[in-house]
Amino acid sequence: MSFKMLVSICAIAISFLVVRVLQRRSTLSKRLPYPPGPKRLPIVGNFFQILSRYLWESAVEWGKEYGDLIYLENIGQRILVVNSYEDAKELLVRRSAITSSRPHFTMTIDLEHWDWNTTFVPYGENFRKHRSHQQRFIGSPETLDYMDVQLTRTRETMKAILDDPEEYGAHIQSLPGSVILLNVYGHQVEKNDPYVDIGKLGVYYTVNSQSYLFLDVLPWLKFIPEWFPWVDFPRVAREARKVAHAMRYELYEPAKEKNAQGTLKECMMSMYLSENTREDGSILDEDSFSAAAATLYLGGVDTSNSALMTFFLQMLKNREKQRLAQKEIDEVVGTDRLPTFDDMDHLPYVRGVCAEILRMAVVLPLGKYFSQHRPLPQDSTSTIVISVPPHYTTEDDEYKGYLIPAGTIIFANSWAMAFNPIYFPEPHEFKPERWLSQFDEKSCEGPRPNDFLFGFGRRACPGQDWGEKMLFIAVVSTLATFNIEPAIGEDGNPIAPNEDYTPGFVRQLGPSKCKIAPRSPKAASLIENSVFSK
Ligand code: HEM
Repeated sequence: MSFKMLVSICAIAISFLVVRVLQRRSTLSKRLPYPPGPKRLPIVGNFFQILSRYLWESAVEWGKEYGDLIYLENIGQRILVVNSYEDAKELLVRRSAITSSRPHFTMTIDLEHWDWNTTFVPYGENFRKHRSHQQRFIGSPETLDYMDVQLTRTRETMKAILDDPEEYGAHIQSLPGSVILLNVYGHQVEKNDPYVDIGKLGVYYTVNSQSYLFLDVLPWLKFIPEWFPWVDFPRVAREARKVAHAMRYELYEPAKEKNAQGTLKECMMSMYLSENTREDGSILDEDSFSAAAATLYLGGVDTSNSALMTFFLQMLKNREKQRLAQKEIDEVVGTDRLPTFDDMDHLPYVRGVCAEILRMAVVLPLGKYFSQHRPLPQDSTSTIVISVPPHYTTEDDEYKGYLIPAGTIIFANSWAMAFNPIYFPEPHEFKPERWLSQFDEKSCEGPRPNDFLFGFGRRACPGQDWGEKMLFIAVVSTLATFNIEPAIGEDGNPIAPNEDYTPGFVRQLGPSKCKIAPRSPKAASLIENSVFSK
């Protein structure tokens, strides 16, 4: 048994008594029951069930017995999993004043110093500042025209795929990150770019930090020094601190310098710094602004990648739908030019493809809470995962006759929502056509994927508009110019696509082996020309 495990068990035992006393007081004061849920073991509660590889699917199974609100305990930590869209909306949107905080993670915050990352900032004044910066520059293209960079980089990516189709996965996976770096810091990504590696390490360490939840049970363990035998967390924390510092400042400081010299390309930094640098050189709200900006880089890359990889998977599995989308593009855009954002409103089927990709990708099924250790990202193409912590309640509340005490973690199970047959008949079928009538707000009866896949209420994803536009332009540009076909194996049969989403709390997908070829010589030359004349 590792020391870490031993410490966890001691921590569990000691803290259990304290936690129970606190819980009892809270419960008795309200005299209401907790929502129903699977049987809890003494002390550890539902710890072993929560370790389940596909917790979002287990939660759907539990829902059949207990209903849409499922109460769990993880070593004294109260957890509410919400399977229905209506309950999530009521709890996380209408009651968002008391359900919008985040839990405090000892490893993440106290030891690794990710406290500047918006995703971990508790609800309050600092959080609101972060969100208003993010909303202004990334929430819509009104302030910063990010669509222009998305279009240019997408076309460069199409050219890279044309030259090197075997590596399409690597080219596509570097697309969102390179756009974000340009949008936020005006930084043009180069081959073997150190900033890309910093981003990957940043995501790795924030996810990994949540493997050390035993420190939340006995927070005084954080004082254990590095030389102490058997424990790895003080050393891991030291490495992570370096990365957290690098993420926060190594992109920001050079951008600031370039801005002072007048050489920074137009981006979120250049606009903000120009508006807020005072005569004495000090910068208004610099801390919250630079932190909010660094979080965008952490938050946007892997979520978008997972959606883009799901697109390739679904096109391989549904080639007749691929042809229908291409037919629509040919009719609307023609074959003499490449698509642009102006075509978006005229391409309902392609938009249906995008909506269906988001629904079936379910990038963050429960938000993120408890992760496994993953190997360090070694190369620029390896898959990395993103972590978004769950909502956290700040006051006791009563809902549907149940007590939801302050300090409860709430997971909105977007997996359960995305595959609910009441909203989406034949939910496991890829059906872009199910959205055709639903883009009209008034005729839409049930929720649409973007009503719940980007989270809820005051914590809902600030990158939704950016992410949806990125997905659209990448999807429409690929479909307009390439055919995506299964690769043929040595036995002469088509190779089955990779459907192996990573387990844990985040669904990530690597590329499939496939054949990507230009639809025609004309399509190839449109791509060639587009990188010179946008
Ligand atoms: C397919 C694309 C994406 C999906 C499905 C997605 C989904 C989500 C979800 C479910 C959350 C949690 C919301 C909650 O707690 O209620 C979230 C948070 C967040 N997302 Fe996204 N996201 C995507 C793209 C992006 C992009 C492109 C960016 C930045 C450019 C971004 C930045 C963030 C940030 C900063 C947060 C934390 C918000 C907070 O804690 O207040 N996301 N996202």
